Amino acid sequence: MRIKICGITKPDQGKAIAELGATTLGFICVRSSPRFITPEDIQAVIEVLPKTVERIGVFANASAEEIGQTLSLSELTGIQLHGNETLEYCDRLRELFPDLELIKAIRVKTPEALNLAETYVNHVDTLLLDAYHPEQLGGTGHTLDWNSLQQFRPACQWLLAGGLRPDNIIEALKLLKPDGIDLSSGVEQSPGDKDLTKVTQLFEVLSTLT
Ligand SMILES: O=C(O)c1ccccc1NCC(=O)[C@H](O)[C@H](O)COP(=O)(O)O
Repeated sequence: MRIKICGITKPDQGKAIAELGATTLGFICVRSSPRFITPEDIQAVIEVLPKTVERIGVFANASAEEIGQTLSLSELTGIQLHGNETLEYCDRLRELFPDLELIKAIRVKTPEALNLAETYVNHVDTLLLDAYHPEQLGGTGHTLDWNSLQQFRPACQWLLAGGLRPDNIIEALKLLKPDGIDLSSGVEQSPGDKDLTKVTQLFEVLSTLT
């Protein structure tokens, strides 16, 4: 299972989280976020990571030029789109950056959002379901209504996000069986500052899964 820890801003924390078992690290490239990190600082984190760790840049309604600029300065392996990006825009990014994983995040406000998510399956590699918040694009700490997701089986891999923590992750996994999980504020001391004790707890509880 993929375990993505998002909102990394510090090389020492990125390295420690990778060593604890994260398969994937996420870097917030959205300027309005308290977890924003520059492309140069992303690269400083990447330089201390094992090459096997996946490295995702998180964007929201960014232009292809802005994404390209970030990619030219940091060795990312994927792009996560967290805004209102269209199917056509996903196709364009695939053409421009064919070697990168493309993840489309859908913020689930109503059950119809799951139908919207399904429309992306042939346009991206991976879907990510996150909580909806009227003022925050991500990192909200709010959980989704897991019961309403039980029939969600898209024809591509999907990651569950939104308010996941060491003390609720097992329940979520047993109920939904996603291909991977994405955590941010649930393993933080403050936005952008990860709590290695909470990350350690996360991997301890995950190791109890059979
Ligand atoms: O985390 C942010 O600050 C953020 C800002 C703008 C767009 C996306 C953002 N985060 C995206 C993520 O992938 C988070 O990991 C996801 O929203 C889950 O966050 P949390 O509920 O805190 O676990």
